[in-house]
Amino acid sequence: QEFRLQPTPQKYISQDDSISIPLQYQLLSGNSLSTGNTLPLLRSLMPGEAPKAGFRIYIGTQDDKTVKNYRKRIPQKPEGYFLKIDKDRIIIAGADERGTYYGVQTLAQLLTLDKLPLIEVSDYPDVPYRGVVEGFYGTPWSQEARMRQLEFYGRNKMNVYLYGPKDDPYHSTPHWRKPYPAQEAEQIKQLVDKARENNVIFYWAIHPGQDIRWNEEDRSLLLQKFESMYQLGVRGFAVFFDDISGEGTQASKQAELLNYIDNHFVQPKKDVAPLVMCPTEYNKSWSNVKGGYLTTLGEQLNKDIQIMWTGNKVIATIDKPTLEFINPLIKRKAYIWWNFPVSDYVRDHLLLGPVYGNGLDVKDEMSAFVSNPMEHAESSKISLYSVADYTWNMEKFDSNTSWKHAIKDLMPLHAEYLETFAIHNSDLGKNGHGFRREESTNIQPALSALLKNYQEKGEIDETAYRQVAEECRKIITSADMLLASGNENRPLINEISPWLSQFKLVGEYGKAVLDMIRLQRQEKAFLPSHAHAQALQTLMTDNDARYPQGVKSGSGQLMPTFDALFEASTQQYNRQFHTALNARAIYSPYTLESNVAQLAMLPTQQKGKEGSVAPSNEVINWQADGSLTLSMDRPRVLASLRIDLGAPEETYAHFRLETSLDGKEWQHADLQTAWKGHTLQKVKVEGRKVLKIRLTNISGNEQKVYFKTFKLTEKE
Ligand SMILES: C=CCNC1=N[C@@H]2[C@@H](O)[C@H](O)[C@@H](CO)O[C@@H]2S1
Repeated sequence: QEFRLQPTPQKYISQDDSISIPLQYQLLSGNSLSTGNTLPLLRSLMPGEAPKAGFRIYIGTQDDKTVKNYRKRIPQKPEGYFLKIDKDRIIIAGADERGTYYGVQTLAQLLTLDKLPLIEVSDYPDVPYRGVVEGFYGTPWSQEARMRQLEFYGRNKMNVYLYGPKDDPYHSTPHWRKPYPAQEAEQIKQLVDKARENNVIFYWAIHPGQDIRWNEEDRSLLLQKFESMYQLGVRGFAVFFDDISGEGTQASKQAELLNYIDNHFVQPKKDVAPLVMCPTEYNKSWSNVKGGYLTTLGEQLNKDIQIMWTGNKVIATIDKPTLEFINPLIKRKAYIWWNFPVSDYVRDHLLLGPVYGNGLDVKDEMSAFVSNPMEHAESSKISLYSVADYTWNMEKFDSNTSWKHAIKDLMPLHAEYLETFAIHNSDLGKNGHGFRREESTNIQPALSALLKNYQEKGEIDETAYRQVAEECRKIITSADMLLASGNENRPLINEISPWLSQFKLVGEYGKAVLDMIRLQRQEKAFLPSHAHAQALQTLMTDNDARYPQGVKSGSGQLMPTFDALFEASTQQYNRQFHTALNARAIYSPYTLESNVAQLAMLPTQQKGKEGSVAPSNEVINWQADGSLTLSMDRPRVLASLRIDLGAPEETYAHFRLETSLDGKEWQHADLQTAWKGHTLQKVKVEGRKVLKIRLTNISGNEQKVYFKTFKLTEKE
């Protein structure tokens, strides 16, 4: 693709002329830039500063005299800037320091061209706060991953990073009250310095809600923790009350605490960014407006405290109705926490597709838009690049163009291969939130034409066949090219290599299945293709089982189509030649049914002799008499069953566990068994033959529990 500025500027005028990049220049810079990282960035980009040079660079914010002739050209918006490249000068004039910095970042992109175009850019961001919340469950990002992220945010004009990894024990329970140990504290300090260098506000979040007590002691412990973070250089603070139950969920107490922090810490410090909070009711599907939680926050919270919101559901795209619902309730513009490309509830999938589905008409309805990404930091950049584009200039955002450039930005020398990989690794598969994404859009019509013609008429649509064969070839090549791509983007390849291996197998499997439908009427020639396809199914299952979180690739369109063609051609062959070849593609023998809304769509997983229901990260509202039933494809003998509801022992007394061989007769299983912390281990089902397992809330009341583990092991 041709060159484009990222994010798309609000206004760009080109004189269709250019100059060679000045090797020497005289720098006239405003006093306001004497501190900060704008001049260091400029000097790193253009090292030829010389006092007598003819070419001049004028840089400053609007009150600096060095740019006073251009004051009127500066957009009067926070973080706005005016950039002009002329034959004998460059002017970079910002509405404020960060705007000037962004002007230099835009210049940086133009300097990658052979010649500097003579242009005028008048630019500013649509959404005030734009960036990333590291707020996912799972392995927190590494220090180097975070350092790279902060540079990426500076380049893409994102201005906030909120540190809130759920599995950091000093962010959440149990150690939120304690200061970081020396080593972790030093790492946070490094991040804060890196953030400042890239003009990113580093927010440190605390997640105290699961065990906070509403008393003077905990309040002062929390403030002391914030003070210790302030000493490390942190100038942005957040309090997250999400995914908790019990005392910590009271709105009036939360508001009282936050106002206290605002009045006694944030405001007096004078150099701290507005306080941000994450509510317990953080999406519409969980909110009970009449219950008053949100309106209490709206009424009682100091006006400058930001309130986060994920939309109509936990995982949702953001449109005008979404904001028209929440903004009046909280009496301010929502601070959007967008749960994409986070994948902590579908850890076997990579989400590398385009950012799409958010309204382009909502730029004035939100105070922020921050993305909650995958635990795979580098892979998340495909989406983050587009989030930066969308939030800076919303009406001009084009999902597909942005996506292609995001890929090119990550691996310019292997962009076509990464694009092939990304387009087939974008859907989430069946999941507890019911959120899906398009996948394999380039080849999807050919896949369905090929399958439809074959299934309905036993015929081969030659055009579709050729397109699918070509795509399989591209898949195999792309996997190899990316795995062998050396150091172009080693951190990215390290993250995705399990999926690249799986992706290559998907391509091989597609080729084998295409052979099968081609050879379906040839009694002998069909056999090796059938055997090869089965071998590839086994290899994919083995590869998936090699990783604790699993590894799925092409699960949205490619694999369902190839499995269906495998089954149809084998059934045809068996009919024609009176054979009994296996006609079932490998599938999970477990299915889940439940009338508990937050459990109903959880996927099941199989790893060898282990079968499980995917865990959920949030608090489950398990209604009275609600039940969950795990069914097998045939009766199987159990060795053990582990259930973890993340709750104290007495909670399990509210549940009944039963097994059945026919779905009619149910045998009770004794839950008062080996007990370890929050988990029921070795429930007495040893040696029991079952077809179904059912867990029911028999307490007569709603139970708020977690759903951390539901895992059976079959006897060998
Ligand atoms: C506005 C507050 C959002 N808080 C959230 N906490 C959770 C996040 O920690 C998860 O990563 C995410 C995806 O599983 O779901 C909710 S979203």
